[in-house]
Amino acid sequence: MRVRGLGRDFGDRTVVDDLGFRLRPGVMTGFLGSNGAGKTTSMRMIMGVLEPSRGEVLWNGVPITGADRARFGYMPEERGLYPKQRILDQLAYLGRLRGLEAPVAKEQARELLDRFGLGERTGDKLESLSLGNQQRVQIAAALLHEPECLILDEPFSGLDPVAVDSMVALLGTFLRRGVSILFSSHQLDLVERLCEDVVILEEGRLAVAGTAQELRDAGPLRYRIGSTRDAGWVREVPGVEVVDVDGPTALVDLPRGGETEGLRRELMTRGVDRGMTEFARVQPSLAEIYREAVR
Ligand SMILES: Nc1ncnc2c1ncn2[C@@H]1O[C@H](COP(=O)(O)OP(=O)(O)OP(=O)(O)O)[C@@H](O)[C@H]1O
Repeated sequence: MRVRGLGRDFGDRTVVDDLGFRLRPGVMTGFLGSNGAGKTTSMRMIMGVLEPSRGEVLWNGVPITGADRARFGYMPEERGLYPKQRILDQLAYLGRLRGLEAPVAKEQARELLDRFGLGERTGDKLESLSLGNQQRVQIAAALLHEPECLILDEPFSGLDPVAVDSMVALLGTFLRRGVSILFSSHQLDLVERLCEDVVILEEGRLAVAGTAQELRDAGPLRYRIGSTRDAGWVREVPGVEVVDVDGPTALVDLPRGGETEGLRRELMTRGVDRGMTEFARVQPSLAEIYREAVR
């Protein structure tokens, strides 16, 4: 799935502009951005719930159709199941709407509810479940019909760690079948753990997109320096950007390019006299990349 030049205006306000990225088969992509950055609006356009003002969504290289989208699994921000209906009936009905035979739909629904630890609650109304369990049912609704692509709006919010793990295991089975998954989240630790690809939106525009590894590699050349004494001496080396000094340890960034090697040697040479015990490359975490991108 690919989006190209996607944009949406509300009145004279542009909330998504010139958005482009792709989802790879069998890869989980994390969709990040501050509140109001435009993630939900983008997902709605991908799913055809909201008409784009500009741009297009491509599936297998051609503009996506309603029939293609019917084979997507979508968990909308507003969720969408009925609070007063029994969960198994509701899921089985949705499965039928998505083209499954009635017995298959019921079986699929039962199996998913079982996997989410809700096998005993199949006859209960949605509203009688805790919020986290309601969330599990909403997720199950997106997974019923063996989707080819999953678009999930904050699927992990409100889930306890055990529920997150069972959801992750379940999504893993979809990834292994080559399903593309896009999910939005504010939980950077989860995105870091789960996603090979990352898309970061800032005020409706693409700030960063790529594999998590590419993003880390494109970050600053950061080193951690450990000394037996105060590491403040790193400030004396011109051309080195000191990120932090905390007693005997320091974090420094070196510029990329011609000077890198010289500066590294300079730090090492000075460090030997200052009791340096560690000089190690550190890669930025996703949280650091995110903060840089949306600063
Ligand atoms: N129907 C609408 N009419 C007018 N403005 C809208 C509409 N839908 C969304 N917006 C605006 O578009 C902007 C982007 O909203 P969106 O919900 O896509 O952001 P988000 O990244 O999903 O945020 P969050 O992380 O808070 O869920 C917001 O400023 C929002 O107020």
